[in-house]
Amino acid sequence: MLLTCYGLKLTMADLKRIQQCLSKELTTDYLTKIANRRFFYQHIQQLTDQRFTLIIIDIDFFKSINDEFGHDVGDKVLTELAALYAKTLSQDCVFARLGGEEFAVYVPDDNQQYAIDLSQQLLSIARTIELTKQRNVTVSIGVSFKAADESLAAVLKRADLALYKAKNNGRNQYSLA
Ligand SMILES: Nc1nc2c(ncn2[C@@H]2O[C@H](COP(=O)(O)OP(=O)(O)OP(=O)(O)O)[C@@H](O)[C@H]2O)c(=O)[nH]1
Repeated sequence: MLLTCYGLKLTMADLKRIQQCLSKELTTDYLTKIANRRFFYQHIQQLTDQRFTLIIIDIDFFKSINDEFGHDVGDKVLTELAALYAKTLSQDCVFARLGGEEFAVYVPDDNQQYAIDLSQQLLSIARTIELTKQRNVTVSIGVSFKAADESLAAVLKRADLALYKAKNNGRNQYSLA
């Protein structure tokens, strides 16, 4: 049993629970409750000598969703999309919100066909979210494949470039780098 300076009695088990809660808080996105950027980067930083696939997903024209339908609807789109993706992605993927309207998926291998099929599935899932009868949510996706000897900075940069290409080519599509 420990005695804190506030006279509160805490056991080691209490302290461990508090530590687990704080750690969960630090690595969870406050809005969508999926992993946050910190967790995602901590995870991929441990994998410097491994091959994997990195998928960056960015909601299209999200500013206009906020402007036309309100910030609450924008938040709802983020939580709904995150929940749909979390339900779809396999357990060995790591899925996180990097910030704003940007999400990332780590896939633990570099199989190109699997990444293409998954990207198409992620595009279709976004389109199931209806804003009005005439307008559904769309996303753009950038995919890069990490070679065993490649730096994380390089693979992140290539995924960003691929995303930029998907946006420039008209959005609602994926691009590979
Ligand atoms: N509702 C809501 N909006 C957010 C949140 N975080 C960031 N945003 C908004 O997301 C918008 C992102 O806008 P932009 O970076 O211009 O991107 P975009 O409009 O999606 O344009 P493209 O990516 O080029 O298709 C900004 O208006 C931010 O205010 C959030 O947690 N909730």
